[in-house]
Amino acid sequence: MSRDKTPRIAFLDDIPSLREEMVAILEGAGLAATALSDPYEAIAKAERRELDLLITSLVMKPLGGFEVIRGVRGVGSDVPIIMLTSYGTEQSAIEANRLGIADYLTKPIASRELVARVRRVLKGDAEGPVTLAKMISSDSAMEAIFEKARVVASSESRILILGETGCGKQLLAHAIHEHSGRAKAPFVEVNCAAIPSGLLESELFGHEPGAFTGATKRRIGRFEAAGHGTIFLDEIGELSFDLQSKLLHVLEGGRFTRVGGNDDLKSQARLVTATNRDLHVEVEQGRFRADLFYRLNVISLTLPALRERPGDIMLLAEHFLKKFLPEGRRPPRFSNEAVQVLTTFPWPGNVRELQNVAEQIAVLHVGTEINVADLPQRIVHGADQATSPTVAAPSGNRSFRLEPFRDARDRFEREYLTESITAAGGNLAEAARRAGLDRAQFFRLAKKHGLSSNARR
Ligand SMILES: Nc1ncnc2c1ncn2[C@@H]1O[C@H](COP(=O)(O)OP(=O)(O)OP(=O)(O)O)[C@@H](O)[C@H]1O
Repeated sequence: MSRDKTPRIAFLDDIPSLREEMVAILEGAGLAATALSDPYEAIAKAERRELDLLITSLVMKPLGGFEVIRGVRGVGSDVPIIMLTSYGTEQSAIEANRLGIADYLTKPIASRELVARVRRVLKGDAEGPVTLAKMISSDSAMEAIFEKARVVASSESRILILGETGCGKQLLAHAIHEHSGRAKAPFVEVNCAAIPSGLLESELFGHEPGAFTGATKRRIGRFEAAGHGTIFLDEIGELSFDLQSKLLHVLEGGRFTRVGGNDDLKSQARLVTATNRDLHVEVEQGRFRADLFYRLNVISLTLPALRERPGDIMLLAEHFLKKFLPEGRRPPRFSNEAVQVLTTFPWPGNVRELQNVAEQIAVLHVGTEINVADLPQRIVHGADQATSPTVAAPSGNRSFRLEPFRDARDRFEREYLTESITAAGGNLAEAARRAGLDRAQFFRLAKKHGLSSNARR
């Protein structure tokens, strides 16, 4: 559900007076709800992604509550469902739980309690995904990290975030800042790998005029800019040995000077660092100072790679698809085969890579279903390699899988077109021009591969 839209709630029951009562309670609490009497309509709405929450009774005609849930899940919808019943038994609660419902309520229930439970499910606090600021997950290891992050956010301790590239370290650092008492002060981020080492010292600590050639004016560094906020040093493993010593000095004394200056400045900011390197190995191999490592590693949070939390793959894919879809467009659903590919692919670039794929689909896809052919070929190929045994080549010393020529050509065409259309911002004519192809030929190829420009954002 998008945060800025009114949640679409439907209440399904075969008794008119009950439907009216429920809708009145929800509307009285400022929640818009639709009354439904036809279970097939509820299933169809779920399939068309027209619902953010379905509340269903258990005993109804022509379909009972459990049949409705199975129907909704059967059409591929993961809309949260609340079951409401006056016939609650332990057995039915167990069955409802097994079917993955968000909440199970027994009547009579006070209006206030009902509204609170509905709000909780809509916020995703119940059985659904957990969130930490902008991070979402449905994985229990991630839930534990979010919990720990909330606790340590309010402390003053330094935090080291570990994890592969693209798995959310920056987002986690920002979430910690937002949950800390420093949330109103700046969050300043420095990517230590992106700034040439010769310039990094001045970037971090600032410089005085004349400190080096070209330094004509005083420049405030990132430590000063962070004030009482948080300074996030990403890719800390890339810091030169010289800068490691300088940073250690700041951490030990809490003070620093601008390059070329004498003023002794106090560092007030809280330090959060991150790396995708194994700092233990870096220390062992003499590339990272052990004393600095121990100073940074007061509290560490390790984010699992995306492939280690497969339950997050489709959750995030659908989240990003909705995020990047042009306003007003209904999200297409992933076919079972596409889900299979996405959940098998090892995602070396983690969430960032998945986000890029979802954005590409959101911009270029037309139609209601996303099939395997709509996914980038390298993902399909990568998933295939992850599952299929390799075939030994005749020479016996190499393994390969030979793709039929026609498939390889189609794959190339599709990837080439997708990338060129994306690069041209969805404008087919411009993409054709850049590709040096005749416009009609380009349009024909795009049509053949189901790529269109009307999906522009
Ligand atoms: N759990 C999540 N929920 C929603 N978005 C996420 C989540 N994790 C990561 N992202 C998004 O994925 C992208 C990559 O995340 P981020 O930049 O935080 O990764 P990183 O680990 O810091 O990467 P790097 O190691 O390359 O610096 C960002 O756009 C981020 O917003």
